[in-house]
Amino acid sequence: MSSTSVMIRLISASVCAANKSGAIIREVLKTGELGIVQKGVNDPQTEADRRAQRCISATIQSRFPEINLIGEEDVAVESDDYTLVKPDEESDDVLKETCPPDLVNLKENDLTVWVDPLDGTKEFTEGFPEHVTVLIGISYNERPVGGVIHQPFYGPTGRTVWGLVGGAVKGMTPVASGDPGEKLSEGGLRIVVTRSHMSQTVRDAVDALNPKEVLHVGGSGNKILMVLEGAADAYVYASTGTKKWDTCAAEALVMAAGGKLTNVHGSHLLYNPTQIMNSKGVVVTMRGHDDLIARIPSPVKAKFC
Ligand SMILES: Nc1ncnc2c1ncn2[C@@H]1O[C@H](COP(=O)(O)O)[C@@H](O)[C@H]1OP(=O)(O)O
Ligand SMILES: [Mg+2]
Ligand SMILES: [Mg+2]
Ligand SMILES: [Mg+2]
Repeated sequence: MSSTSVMIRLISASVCAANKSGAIIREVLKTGELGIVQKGVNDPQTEADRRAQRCISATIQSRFPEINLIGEEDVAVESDDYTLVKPDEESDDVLKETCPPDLVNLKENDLTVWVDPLDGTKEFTEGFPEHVTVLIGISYNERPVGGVIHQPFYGPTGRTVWGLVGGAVKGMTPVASGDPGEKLSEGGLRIVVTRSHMSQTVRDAVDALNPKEVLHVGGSGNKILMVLEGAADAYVYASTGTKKWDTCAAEALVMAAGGKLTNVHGSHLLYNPTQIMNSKGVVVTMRGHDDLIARIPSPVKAKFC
């Protein structure tokens, strides 16, 4: 048995699977045969979502058979999917890292892995591939402990960002975090918000913050990375619609970098396999979180009780 912790081996496998998924997603876009099916209103799935899900499920379930994996796409893994990532392939960058002490002894069957094989599908089908991310989040006791985010269309070969709660974020440099109790500048905020799932309630929450700039971009992973990197001050989504696989990986990275992700009431999300919806919205900041939550109007909050 390897002496390397389960968490480090799991992140290594997830990095390999996310990178391979990125290659699959780029290939599907290149062929132009997206194979779009509608799962619901404004909720498409493509061949890239299906193939990337099979790749990630096969890689993680073969190496960690006792892990509870919850993926967005309901697709059956086929025998060829097990060779997409070679069984002995690892990420040397991950394996050389030290596991944070609190996570060293976590066991396979303590963990839940939340997989969004392609986040930002709508944008993928509408000519905004740079909004797409591959999301693999890990939770323990219903809270995020690690995450991997791959951006298939970042630069010529894509970018992979990963981290463990209690450790550093790797693959990008997060903006400096500040006190959640800090007061935010009035009229100076850059808010990132949905491009394809706008509603009056989402708008009401954003308008109440009197933002300097409102950036409409696709994908939950993409928007949270923008906050993590300092391209926006907050992601504010006063709506249902996102699910636990949309937030788990990114929340782990935000936590590792000292930021905060909550619902519109300022409460933590619980990564409980029986409650996959983020039914009270999502708010992400790297500083001034409490002030931002306080500025969301009560009638907006009342819609998510
Ligand atoms: N109403 C919805 N139905 C299905 N998925 C949604 C909905 N709203 C948001 N999502 C998921 O959350 C992500 C972020 O939403 P938005 O881009 O609107 O901010 C979407 O890319 C989509 O993930 P996915 O593309 O993985 O299905
Ligand atoms: Mg989807
Ligand atoms: Mg998603
Ligand atoms: Mg998805």
